[in-house]
Amino acid sequence: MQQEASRGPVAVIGAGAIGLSIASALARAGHPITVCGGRPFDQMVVTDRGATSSWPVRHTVNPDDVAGYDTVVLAVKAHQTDAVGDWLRAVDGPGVDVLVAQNGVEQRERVAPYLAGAHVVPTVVYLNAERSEPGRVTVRRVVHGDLAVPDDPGSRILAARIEAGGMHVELDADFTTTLWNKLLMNITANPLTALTRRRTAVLRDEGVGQVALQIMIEAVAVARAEGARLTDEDALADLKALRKVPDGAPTSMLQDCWAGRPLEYDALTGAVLRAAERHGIDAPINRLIYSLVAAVRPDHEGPVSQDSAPPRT
Ligand SMILES: NC(=O)C1=CN([C@@H]2O[C@H](COP(=O)(O)OP(=O)(O)OC[C@H]3O[C@@H](n4cnc5c(N)ncnc54)[C@H](OP(=O)(O)O)[C@@H]3O)[C@@H](O)[C@H]2O)C=CC1
Ligand SMILES: CC(C)(CO)C(=O)C(=O)O
Repeated sequence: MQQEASRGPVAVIGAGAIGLSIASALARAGHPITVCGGRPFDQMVVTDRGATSSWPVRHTVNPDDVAGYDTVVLAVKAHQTDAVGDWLRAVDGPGVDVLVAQNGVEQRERVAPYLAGAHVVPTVVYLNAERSEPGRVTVRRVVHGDLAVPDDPGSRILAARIEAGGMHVELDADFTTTLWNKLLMNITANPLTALTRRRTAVLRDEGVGQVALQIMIEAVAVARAEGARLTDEDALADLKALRKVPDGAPTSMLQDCWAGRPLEYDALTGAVLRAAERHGIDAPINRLIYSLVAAVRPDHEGPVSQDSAPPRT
């Protein structure tokens, strides 16, 4: 079913900020895009590197329509995976690649049980993206590259398709390390922006930066027990990278606070706690962050300060 040169249609389950960012590369490479469920729209409009492009999309509400697709992008929030279970169960079996563009380290365990043998491509997403309305997304380059996937044959084909649309996909021989290194960023930037209701630049504050470092250093011990080759130096490098994120960039979790949506903390901090438990490692700082983020409530009455204001569009 897979042919490297194929420009077959791609199904996107979770056509939000990241789903459409990746879909835009595939559309640019010539793949027709089908949007599976969610709020309907017939054009995706993506602003990337200062240029705005649009492509028509087909929107379907019928899970049977994903049968026959050999490329699927899954980019719902981790806690929304079960809600798209009917779509995942309708995906064909071996020969299909399902790119799982979700933060965290448990993409395979989370998604494979829904699939009938399709190949899961867990993906590290370095992009920052923001959705202003259904179908309309702005992409920013914030840390490292664009995307990273494990270096295996199925992932290579998918990576080549995305690269053909101008988005870089790192083929990674030590993906466990890469997944955990990205998780270090997400267990700091995401909860700390949600708790303070400030964009990623909040990490430049001395005190907040110290908290971030302690969260990450505690998680490095857990990551190492899971086989990731990380040290405290990597935590420091991650903090430096996050401190350079452009001023306007809100984390995905801060965007969920603004929009009044449930927060994706269990796939991030929760994953650290589950792994810590497996290895008998105490992780009190991450436990504390987990409890605090679980208690965060949306901005019912709008942003609390100028700095936390979502962009006006
Ligand atoms: N945004 C970012 O900058 C980054 C995000 N990530 C990760 O990428 C993943 C996706 O995040 P992001 O793109 O921000 O999330 P968004 O909230 O922007 O997008 C999620 C999409 O899923 C759709 N969806 C939710 N439930 C369903 C359903 N039952 N059926 C069909 N569609 C559904 C939503 O549709 P609708 O709106 O219609 O409900 C929405 O389009 C997350 O794991 C996140 O951590 C990683 C790096 C950066
Ligand atoms: C790296 C970062 C913080 C970029 O926005 C991210 O992954 C997220 O927002 O979820």
